[in-house]
Amino acid sequence: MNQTKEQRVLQYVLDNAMRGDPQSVIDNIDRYCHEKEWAMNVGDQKGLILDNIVKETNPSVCLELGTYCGYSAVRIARLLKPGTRFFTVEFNPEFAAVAKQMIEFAGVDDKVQILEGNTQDIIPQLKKKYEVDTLDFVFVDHWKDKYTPDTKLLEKCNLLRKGSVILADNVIVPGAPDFLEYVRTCGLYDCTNYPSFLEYMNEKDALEKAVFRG
Ligand SMILES: O=c1[nH]cnc2c(O)cc(-c3ccc(F)cc3)c(-c3ccc(F)cc3)c12
Ligand SMILES: [Mg+2]
Repeated sequence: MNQTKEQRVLQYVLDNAMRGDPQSVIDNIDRYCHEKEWAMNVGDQKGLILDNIVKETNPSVCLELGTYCGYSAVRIARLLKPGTRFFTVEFNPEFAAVAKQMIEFAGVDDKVQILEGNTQDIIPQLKKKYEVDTLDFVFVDHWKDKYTPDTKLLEKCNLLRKGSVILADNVIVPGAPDFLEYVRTCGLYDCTNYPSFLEYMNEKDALEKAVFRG
């Protein structure tokens, strides 16, 4: 049975990275995607911006929308202090299966819980089923059309508190114009744009940080 691209990325990591070493997993995914096949990981350049914002936020409870192969889950988890809870949501079962193995190989599975399903179904379950009070950090990287409805759902479910950080990938390419319009004009957020480049390409992209005013 032919491997999928995501399975090839995982296999390259299993063959070339160091088990239990998140940085080597990150470096090998980036090497594969630079040299062999493009894949939609946040990547090394936007990844450095992600790192800095996670470090400055120092979150205790994190959520990621869009796990894919687990690259950003490993990237974020490697910076989290012991005892931090980190949920990552993926609706594609094949991606979730690859991410589970990637996260276990990197040795961060004690911090990361992969929730398989649709964000609009899982977000309303976080309080009761997953015993979340509020979220300190949310990385939004699933599908451009879901950025705004899911942000509004986080508000409706009272999952945001004063200072909660929402960081969104791809606000230039493929772009999330309705999300930018919403967070920048609704009055609930302080927004910052971080210009960068599309992963493994020379095209301009950016991250947007929206801090909930509470
Ligand atoms: O969908 C995405 N989710 C999360 N991150 C993404 C990312 O970092 C990059 C891209 C992306 C792909 C191809 C391209 F030329 C430019 C950008 C996508 C994406 C966009 C449209 C698509 F049809 C399928 C993938 C996503
Ligand atoms: Mg992305």
